[in-house]
Amino acid sequence: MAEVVLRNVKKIYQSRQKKKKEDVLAVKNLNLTIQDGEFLALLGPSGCGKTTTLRMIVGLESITEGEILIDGKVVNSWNPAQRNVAMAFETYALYTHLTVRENLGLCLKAKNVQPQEIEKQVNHIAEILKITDILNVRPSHLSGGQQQRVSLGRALIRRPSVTMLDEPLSHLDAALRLETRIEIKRIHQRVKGTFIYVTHDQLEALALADRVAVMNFAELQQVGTRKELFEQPANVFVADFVGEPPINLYYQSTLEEQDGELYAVTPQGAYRFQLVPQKRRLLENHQKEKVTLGIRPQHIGLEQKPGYVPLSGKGALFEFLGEYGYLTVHNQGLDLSLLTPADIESHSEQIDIFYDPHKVLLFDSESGENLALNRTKNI
Ligand SMILES: Nc1ncnc2c1ncn2[C@@H]1O[C@H](COP(=O)(O)OP(=O)(O)OP(=O)(O)O)[C@@H](O)[C@H]1O
Repeated sequence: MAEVVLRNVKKIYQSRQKKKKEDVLAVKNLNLTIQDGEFLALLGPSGCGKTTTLRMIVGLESITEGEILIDGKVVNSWNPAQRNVAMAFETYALYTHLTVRENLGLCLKAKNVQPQEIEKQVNHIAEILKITDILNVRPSHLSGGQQQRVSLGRALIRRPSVTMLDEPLSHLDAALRLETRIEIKRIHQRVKGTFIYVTHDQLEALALADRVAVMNFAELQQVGTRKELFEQPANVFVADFVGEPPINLYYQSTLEEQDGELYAVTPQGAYRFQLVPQKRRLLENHQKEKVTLGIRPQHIGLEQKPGYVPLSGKGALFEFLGEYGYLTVHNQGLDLSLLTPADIESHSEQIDIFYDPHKVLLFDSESGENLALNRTKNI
């Protein structure tokens, strides 16, 4: 097991053709601590710097500025073998001239592990990943999903202090994806090592990880548990990127006071959300400015739960999403979506809905920062 610390880590890819292309800032001043034994997911859209971060930790990519520490030691100048970090790639990186069995056993062989022990460990990992039947096959004869599981097995069999997984499920079909995801979680619980898992799939990140680090445009946006990201997103990007179905967001909203109560009002007054008294400070600071208002579909419903406040909308559109329903109402041309039980009757005209005023989120209209959080970006 090992703690991994990134201190002000920066990566610039220098353009080789200086006249034609510009340098690429792939990772900007990244400060992040992955605790010993933690399962951390690096989540973000394509090109935000996730893989580059992983490759710098493994030692496959140089660091432009900053320091990476593994178990308290600065490893910037260490080669990958010295770091005891294993990585499973999205693009397999298997030896094509070796069978699956040989690919899996290779690193144990290099460590002079006895052949019987290699056989035992290979069989064990193959059983976990359901690849026992292809142990004697070469990678070129395997499907993408099978190659991906072999790549995963090869990283896990080393029992490294840190295991890095770069989109390890991307080529698996839905059923196998779920099954392998559960296996990865089980393996982590069994080996209790530090796992860093790169994905652009928020459901995968939230399902697997103890904490999720959200990146965008080379920058860390927030690190937190699923509850923190869901209920206290650091900014509009995190609020919008994390959460399914997506959050209702209203740019150009205003804050108002009426009869002693505070309200956040969407454009054209389509929806007036009452705010809890604790938000009074925000009203004082932002009364004359526009804000971005957010509320998750999970915090609005058809039932008046204790503390919920009524609101009405018209002309609802109902979608059946399996376990629950997804209802969209509109008012003054603005949609508002909420979760409902799966078996409600479809509504067409005026409808009463209820929301939790504690869960109304307000963001600065320019910086996008959550106005209720007094936090630092880098944790
Ligand atoms: N070897 C390289 N040379 C130049 N630019 C690169 C190189 N590798 C990555 N980049 C650029 O650095 C940025 C970050 O890329 P990176 O692969 O780390 O992102 P990512 O979040 O992992 O994306 P994806 O999910 O698509 O893999 C991108 O703009 C990418 O084009």
